[in-house]
Amino acid sequence: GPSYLLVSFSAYWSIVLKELSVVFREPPKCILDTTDKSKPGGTWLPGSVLNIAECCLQPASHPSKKDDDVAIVWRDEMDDSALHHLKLKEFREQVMLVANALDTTFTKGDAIAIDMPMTVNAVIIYLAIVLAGFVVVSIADSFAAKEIATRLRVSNAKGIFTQDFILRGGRKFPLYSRVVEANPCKAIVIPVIGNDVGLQLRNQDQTWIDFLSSVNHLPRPNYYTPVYQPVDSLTNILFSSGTTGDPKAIGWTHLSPIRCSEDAWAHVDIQDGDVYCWPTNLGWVMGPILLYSTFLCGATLALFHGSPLSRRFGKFVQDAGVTVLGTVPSIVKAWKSTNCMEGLDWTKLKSFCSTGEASNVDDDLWLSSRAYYKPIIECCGGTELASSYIQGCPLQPQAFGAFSTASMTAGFVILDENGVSYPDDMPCVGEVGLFPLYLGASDRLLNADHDKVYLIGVPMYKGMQLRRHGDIIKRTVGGYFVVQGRADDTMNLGGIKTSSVEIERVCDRAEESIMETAAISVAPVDGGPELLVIFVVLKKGFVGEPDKLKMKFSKSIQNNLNPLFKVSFVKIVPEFPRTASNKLLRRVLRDQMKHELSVRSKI
Ligand SMILES: Nc1ncnc2c1ncn2[C@@H]1O[C@H](COP(=O)(O)OP(=O)(O)OP(=O)(O)O)[C@@H](O)[C@H]1O
Repeated sequence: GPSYLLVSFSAYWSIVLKELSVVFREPPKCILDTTDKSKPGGTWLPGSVLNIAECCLQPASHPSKKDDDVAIVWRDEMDDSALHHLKLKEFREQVMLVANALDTTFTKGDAIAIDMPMTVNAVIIYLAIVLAGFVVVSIADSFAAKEIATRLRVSNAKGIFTQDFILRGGRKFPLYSRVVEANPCKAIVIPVIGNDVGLQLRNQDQTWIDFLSSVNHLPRPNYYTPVYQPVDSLTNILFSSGTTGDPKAIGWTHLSPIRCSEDAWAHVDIQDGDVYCWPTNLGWVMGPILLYSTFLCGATLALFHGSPLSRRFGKFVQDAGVTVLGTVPSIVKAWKSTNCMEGLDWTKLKSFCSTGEASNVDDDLWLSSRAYYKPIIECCGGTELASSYIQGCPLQPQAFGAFSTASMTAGFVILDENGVSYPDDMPCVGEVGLFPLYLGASDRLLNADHDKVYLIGVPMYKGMQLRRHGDIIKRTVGGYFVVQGRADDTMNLGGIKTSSVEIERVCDRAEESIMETAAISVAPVDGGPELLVIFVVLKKGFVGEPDKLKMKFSKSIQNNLNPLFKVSFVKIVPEFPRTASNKLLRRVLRDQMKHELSVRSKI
């Protein structure tokens, strides 16, 4: 029950706080206080005051971080020979310089956006904003002007750091022009190459060089006194990727970095000496997770300033001596299908990670084989949890595409259709109900009612108000977990609830020509049971016939899943609609199909 939880939480988090380089200005009165009943998530580390950015930048004895250690190693995309290193001391001084410059331009508490690739400068700016007591608004660099505008409006950002262009795969894409189209707020523009911004700026905007020179009059521009804040102060506004609906604006505090770094320490075994690489962006939750996990665990951050899809990226992984390489399934699929990593030496890797979407078992086997079958730690959580609720763990045997445990101190039950939890040792499938006491979970949303989204209508369990996350998970016979997608993507086929992911796993393997599949169901126009539709993207050079594929899919599904399931339509498409972070948008396919069926029915 809850009192046992309190004792074990205290024991565990006390250890974690010593293992991570977290230093308090004012120590917490206790680990968790549950007396305020208006806060079902509890009050964590009450009374504590700190600055989590400072914790990233200061030397420490445990984990060992010395001023001379490399904090960041990076490479520019087209420069295959050079590796750049930033030592901890230089890193701290650069962050402090930017913090001083921020003070000359902004007012305390202002929200300041970052919309650019996750480069060394982006990381420096991120930590400077937090160090100086402002709030970062993270925006992924792939968004169109309209998307950028929405995020700036919701967060009420007073300025934005951006680049003139983005270089990716040897090509130049405009970024500043998108930002300008989005919003009149002040933009500070970093040149993608060299020192000069490659275009004319608006009057209110500033070049990076001009911005930095605003500190020239200070006696010690490289030194800055951090702004210490209560642990639950807002540091970062992030947006979920919007697979199920409109993106939610989620607040991160100084607690959130502690959460994700703990998971990196406990589940991915990130330590001092590790070189951690994960192609992502600060606008995705993985960006801040990677940044904080690396520095609070005392590791080195490896950044590739370019596309992760090419061999150049793989060469960087080799040359930088990356020890842990994070991925998302679509990247792995691309590497495998082009075989661009052939012959590279990835032997320094001790493990891989995967997140974002259900990974493909065959692709995982291929990935693991790149480094003599090193494990792949699967991670699944959410922006609002600041980390994962379910993960792999190097202390347990790992299975591809599966999770071996709930994250440390996270708890959940699997609910049946009536909201009743299955027994903990029973193989089952259902929607996850999270235990509400979870250090680092959100308790506010800027653009929606937090309780409505995450709490209201979720069942109770042993006196606890469970928290919603929306994933369907399966507990297997051996006690592993498989995430089967979002509850919104489940379908009812002939009275049997099935997840899209489950059907896609079978269809993906039905024929050599198949790159990937997406399964959705639609209600027929004139009523009756839902119809199963499979969308297919074929591998390059293959042609497919929908009718033949339909038979193959049906056969495969009947053999592997359920003899009663039948595929009604197969549609071959050039590519799938995805969120900006590459998550499959089944709801868009569903709408397309609904529309198509209703048009047909009118003919
Ligand atoms: N390793 C994984 N395996 C399967 N699914 C994953 C994995 N990692 C993440 N996911 C999916 O991504 C979700 C978290 O993503 P994120 O926080 O961006 O929210 P979202 O669901 O994409 O957006 P929204 O809440 O706006 O719909 C998880 O709930 C899960 O469905």
